[in-house]
Amino acid sequence: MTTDTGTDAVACTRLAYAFGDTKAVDGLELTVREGEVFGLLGPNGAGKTTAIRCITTLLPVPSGMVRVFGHDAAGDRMAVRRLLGYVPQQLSADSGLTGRENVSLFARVFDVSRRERAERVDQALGAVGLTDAADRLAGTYSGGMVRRLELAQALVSAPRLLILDEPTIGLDPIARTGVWEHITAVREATGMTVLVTTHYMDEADQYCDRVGLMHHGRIRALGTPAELRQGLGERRRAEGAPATAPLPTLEDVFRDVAGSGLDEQAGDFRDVRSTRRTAQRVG
Ligand SMILES: Nc1ncnc2c1ncn2[C@@H]1O[C@H](COP(=O)(O)OP(=O)(O)OP(=O)(O)O)[C@@H](O)[C@H]1O
Repeated sequence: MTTDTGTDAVACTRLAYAFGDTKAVDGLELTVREGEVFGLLGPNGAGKTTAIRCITTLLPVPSGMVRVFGHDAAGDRMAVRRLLGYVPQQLSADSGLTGRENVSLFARVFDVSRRERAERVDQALGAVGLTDAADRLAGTYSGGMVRRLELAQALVSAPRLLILDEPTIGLDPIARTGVWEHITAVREATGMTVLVTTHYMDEADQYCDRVGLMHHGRIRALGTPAELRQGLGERRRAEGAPATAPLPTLEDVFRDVAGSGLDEQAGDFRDVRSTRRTAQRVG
């Protein structure tokens, strides 16, 4: 039975997805509670994007179960799609259209009624701080503005669940903060649930209610950022670390879980490619 009230926003049970011999997602157990900002963290190749694509119904669910507000992502794909807004890693805005035209296009695709469309497009652009730039070509936007435009595109259908795949990759610190401030403000105004993947531990620490550290296709640690940091700190003290030792960071927690830091694992071809993809938008 499916229901869309009183259930978790996302529930993955024993989700598995393989590309040939590569087990991208390997028995994922993941629950995102309604109304929270959940950060799915992990190095390149951890399986974050593959899991997200199963949740958004862009990939099938070959093994296990995915539910979005109680709807089965395998059996009821249209119901799931109607509930979510998705900002993929790949560029989803058209540089030859204005910001307003880009958002209007999404409003049409997502069946926002003709009567409501202009107002909803204005609201979405306003929510991400692009009202003044709305009638400029997206090709003239900075990288941070493009990301905010893509956020507006995803918000125009008033989703209950917003899914963002590395929304700040390749952006400078000020643009990163701008993107997060708008995500946080919309979430506070609407109560929408947010599921976000990121490599940036500092962002997860600051903006996520809970995080899951993913490695080799599974969640290896789960909790609020403070819980994860405190848990590691307590364990280290029990193992003899001095009481004056600084509290571990989320990066330390990750290192503890995955056996190495993000830095050692990043920097492969895929990482360079995705960073460049974003950098190209800036140019
Ligand atoms: N289309 C594909 N064909 C073959 N293998 C793939 C494909 N997409 C992903 N993979 C592999 O599946 C594994 C998980 O990749 P995925 O993109 O889900 O990880 P990720 O955590 O999102 O990484 P990133 O942070 O780089 O986006 C990796 O080993 C990757 O090489």
